[in-house]
Amino acid sequence: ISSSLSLVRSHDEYQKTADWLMSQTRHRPQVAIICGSGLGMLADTLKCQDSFAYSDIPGFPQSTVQGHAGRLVFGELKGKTCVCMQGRFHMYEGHSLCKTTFPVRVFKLLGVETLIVTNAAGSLADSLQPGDIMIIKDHVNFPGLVGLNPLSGPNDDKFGPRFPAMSGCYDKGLRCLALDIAKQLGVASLMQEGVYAMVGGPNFETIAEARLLHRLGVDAVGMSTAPEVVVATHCGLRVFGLSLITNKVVKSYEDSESVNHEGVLEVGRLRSHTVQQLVTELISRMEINNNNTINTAV
Ligand SMILES: O=P(O)(O)O[C@H]1O[C@H](CO)[C@@H](O)[C@H]1O
Ligand SMILES: Nc1nc2[nH]cnc2c(=O)[nH]1
Repeated sequence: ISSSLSLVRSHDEYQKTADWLMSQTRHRPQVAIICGSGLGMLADTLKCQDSFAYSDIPGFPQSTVQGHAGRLVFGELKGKTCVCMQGRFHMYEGHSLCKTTFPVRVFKLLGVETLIVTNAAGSLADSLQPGDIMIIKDHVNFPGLVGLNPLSGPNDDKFGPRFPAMSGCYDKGLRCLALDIAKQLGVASLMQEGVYAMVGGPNFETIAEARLLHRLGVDAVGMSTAPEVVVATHCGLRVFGLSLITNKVVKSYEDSESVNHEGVLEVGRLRSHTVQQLVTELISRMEINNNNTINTAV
């Protein structure tokens, strides 16, 4: 914990990255999307793209996980300006939590007001099958509960309060809208709301851990998302999250199946079209307060 505190970033560092991006693209995004494992294709839907390798963006961490390309893509989607992370950062890669969530505060400084987070997750709920899509209603941030929180360290009041509420962190209006869109697209049978839990990873769960999570009321488990959502909520972003269920978490000693990352990516590919349709429609129909679409001065 003490080593992660020493890695806290200053407001200037976030600002420098935001200023650099604004000097390189005319897009002024209203919506940011973080793509989960195998879900990077969401960026392909953006029109008039400007894209940047993470390695070229000052201050940005690097992606090291297969299925996370490491590109930031700006573009237009259904009349809204978006920025899309093709690849996120995970704690298990060795990044501090400040690093894993660095882009979220940069997005805030770019003028983003809504964050869409997606992830690949294993299901604990009997009602969630591989290929289903869970709208995240709430989360359990296991690393956060024991003090591994991206907000640890001196609070930056310019971003948000010392003690932010998290009770309504997944926006109810957007959740209802997504369920409505699922009905219209004819995929309502694949979708339900549920609770996501973040564990540190990188190993998948033991059977005892899976049973514990199940008893605690967790519907799906993964190794990401919660820190990003905590930082986004702290700085006042509206959040929508979805988990693509890529596997059942093994809960029985009789079960000979085991999960692997290639299988996770494969389900991402199989469901890519549906996830893309859902997110596109959600962005199309969501209300945006600001209308900073393009900066003609650059
Ligand atoms: O959460 P995302 O980035 O979608 O990735 C999920 O998939 C990977 C395991 O296959 C882990 O990184 C887990 O968190
Ligand atoms: N922890 C965890 N992360 C995942 N990401 C995708 N599937 C899983 C899983 O079963 N467990």
